[in-house]
Amino acid sequence: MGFKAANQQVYLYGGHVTSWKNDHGEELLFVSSKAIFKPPKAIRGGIPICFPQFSNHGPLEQHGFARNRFWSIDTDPPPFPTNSSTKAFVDLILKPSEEDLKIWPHSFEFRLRVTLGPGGDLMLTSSIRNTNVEGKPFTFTFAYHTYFSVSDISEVRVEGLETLDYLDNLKNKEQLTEQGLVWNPWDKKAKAMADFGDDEYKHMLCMETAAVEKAITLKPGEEWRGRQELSAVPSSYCSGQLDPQRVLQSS
Ligand SMILES: O=P(O)(O)OC[C@H]1O[C@H](O)[C@H](O)[C@@H](O)[C@@H]1O
Repeated sequence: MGFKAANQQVYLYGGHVTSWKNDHGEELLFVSSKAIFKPPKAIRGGIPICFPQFSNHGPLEQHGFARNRFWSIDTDPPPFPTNSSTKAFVDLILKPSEEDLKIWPHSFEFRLRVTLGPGGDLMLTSSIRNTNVEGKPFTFTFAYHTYFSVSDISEVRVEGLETLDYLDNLKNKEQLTEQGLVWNPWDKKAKAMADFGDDEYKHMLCMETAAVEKAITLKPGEEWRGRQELSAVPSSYCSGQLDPQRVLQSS
């Protein structure tokens, strides 16, 4: 399924955004040529939604089950606020199946709103509501596992994360500072991955907007929202202009 705003376009598969093109028709997201589009296997690329568990931070399968499910489209979604000029969006809904409830016994409704802004910005808003009727709270971690397409990984620099704390997965989740939470499998791991081309690590970079360090707890009836906004700007714009504290405060 896809939709357009001006010359930009977005494609989705299940609850995955698999393509985001700018107005020159250039693809901004990476999807592996070997990606498998068949649930329950997660798609290697695009923007998988990690829920209700990020990575292996808990007893569930890696990154939770939401990325491996088909979502339904809300054909009558709540409107945007009247002062918003945004019109191009789709709402996808995920509710747990009987099977999901066996592995994670919590009723929820997850609304993923995918929006193309007037300038081609891609916005993903996740609204997760606890719909348990018998008064039970639940706790989750979450991430947008965004795979960006890059022409040459050796020419890429990630700015703005230097002062932040991060948990190093390769050092038993030790908390460290002054690095980016950034994922690329690099050459050896790329060869070991069946759904990833041997040289494709040169053309991707994962930046994950996440709620991991402090898990989110929702009581029945409560809702949590997490938004990721992506804009493509000329490379000359970026250097030194992104202040991580400002980004964190405005989000
Ligand atoms: O292979 P996947 O389950 O899609 O996970 C891909 C990657 O996701 C995260 O970024 C983790 O930090 C990595 O350790 C993991 O390899």
